[in-house]
Amino acid sequence: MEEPRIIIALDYPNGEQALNLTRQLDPARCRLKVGKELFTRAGPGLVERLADQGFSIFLDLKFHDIPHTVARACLAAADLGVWMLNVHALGGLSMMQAAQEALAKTSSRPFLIAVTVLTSMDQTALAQIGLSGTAEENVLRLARLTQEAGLDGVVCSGQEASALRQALGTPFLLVTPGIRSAGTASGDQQRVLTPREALSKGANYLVIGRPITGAPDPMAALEGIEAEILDF
Ligand SMILES: O=C(O)c1cc(=O)[nH]c(=O)n1[C@@H]1O[C@H](COP(=O)(O)O)[C@@H](O)[C@H]1O
Repeated sequence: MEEPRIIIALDYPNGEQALNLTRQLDPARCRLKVGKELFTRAGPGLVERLADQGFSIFLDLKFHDIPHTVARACLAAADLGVWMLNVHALGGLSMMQAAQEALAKTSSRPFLIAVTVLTSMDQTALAQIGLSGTAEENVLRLARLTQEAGLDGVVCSGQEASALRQALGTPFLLVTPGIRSAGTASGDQQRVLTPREALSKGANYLVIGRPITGAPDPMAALEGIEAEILDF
């Protein structure tokens, strides 16, 4: 079987709801993302439990702090046995280098990626925080910085994936949230693409939350998305 490219965002308010879904899932078919809401409610115990069940866990806590603090937080995350974790590229080169260097010393080093520009932000939102240029220009600049720091890849929108793949080469991981099949509500996401489009532009992994977790039948929704990308 192909390695699973779908990462389901377990954005649930408690562990029980998350486990209700994961009990129906096969670790060979999908990976899981534990983010701020679930982690704050259910804690590291749930992450360890899911990892012990064989799931690859992307711990999405988007660390953004001084280098020492972020490096220590990354070590704590690695101790949970996660497959991937992330920081904000806006934390800067030294912060990312400190995180990378800390993880390099661990025995089973998780992938470390950086969030470039959140997929909920458009050019107006960037201008409001003083960042000029298009979303793609900002994503590209931050992704280059991420690569310079030695990280494994970035979180970006599928819309920027081809430009990043061209600029940064193949071993660099492109993890894309903001995935919506045709006719699905975007919600707070601004820079969205369909699962097929994101993969065709060079995304390695698709992060998908509400289109699965908010569907009346989450397993049917997952199967629908799997069917959409079957030939990729
Ligand atoms: O780091 C992330 O995973 C992330 C970065 C980003 O730029 N945009 C983004 O949506 N995410 C996460 O990806 C998931 C997307 O969820 P849905 O919009 O429900 O599919 C959420 O858990 C977000 O926290």
